[in-house]
Amino acid sequence: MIRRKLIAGNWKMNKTAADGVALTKDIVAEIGRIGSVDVVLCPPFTALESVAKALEGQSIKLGAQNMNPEKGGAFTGEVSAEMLRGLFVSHVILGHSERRTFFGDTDAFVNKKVIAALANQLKPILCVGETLAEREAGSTLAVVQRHVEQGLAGVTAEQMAAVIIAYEPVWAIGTGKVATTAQAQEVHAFIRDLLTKLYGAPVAQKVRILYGGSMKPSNAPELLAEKDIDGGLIGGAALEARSFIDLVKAAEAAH
Ligand SMILES: O=C[C@H](O)COP(=O)(O)O
Repeated sequence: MIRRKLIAGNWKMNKTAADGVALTKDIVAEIGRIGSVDVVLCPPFTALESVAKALEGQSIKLGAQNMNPEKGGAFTGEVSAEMLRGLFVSHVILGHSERRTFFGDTDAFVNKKVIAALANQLKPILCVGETLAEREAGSTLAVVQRHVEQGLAGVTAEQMAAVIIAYEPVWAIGTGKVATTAQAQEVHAFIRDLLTKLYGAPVAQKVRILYGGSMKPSNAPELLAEKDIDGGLIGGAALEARSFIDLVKAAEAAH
């Protein structure tokens, strides 16, 4: 099964709207209409509208980094799926480890967000992954299994066509410590097996599983050559046009 590679840039809490537009223009100039790889830019909420304008007419898609599952109401500081749709957002990162660690996102809350995103035609990028302590305790696969099963509770086989999973070992995020290709592939294969058990092989074979954690142009070709690694969720290397473009090109070469 040939899955289209996907490279998503998670800008985290970086870039003003103006900085985001400048970065987007540089990216668009080189890979705006790239055909063989899916590319998603995920700026902070405050830059979504400006970046959406800079992406007009291009094949690059726009993603948000979080959302609230409620329709609307008294939830100060939160943003709904409908609000994101209104800004031409097509993807949303959910359950990122930084949200789980710093903002208390639980599996149950992440699940509500996944369900709400799908109900609003947003494609969730569900993040899963173990901390260093969990890896050292030998519970990597159990943690990943819990994140996947609980994050996807109630999601139907049909809806899985819109779901993307990102495996991000927490110890590799922003640390420069990349998982070895064998470590990453082992978990990716485990996730695909789990999806096969949950939804059957035809569905599981189509789901893109991205790797995230210090992915750079230098280590991307090796990671992207692995059978179950279908792209990357990029943090640091997505903040600069050259490295992000080179990552997209690495995915194109691995296609
Ligand atoms: O969402 C992106 C990941 O957290 C990876 O971040 P990083 O590439 O800076 O390690």
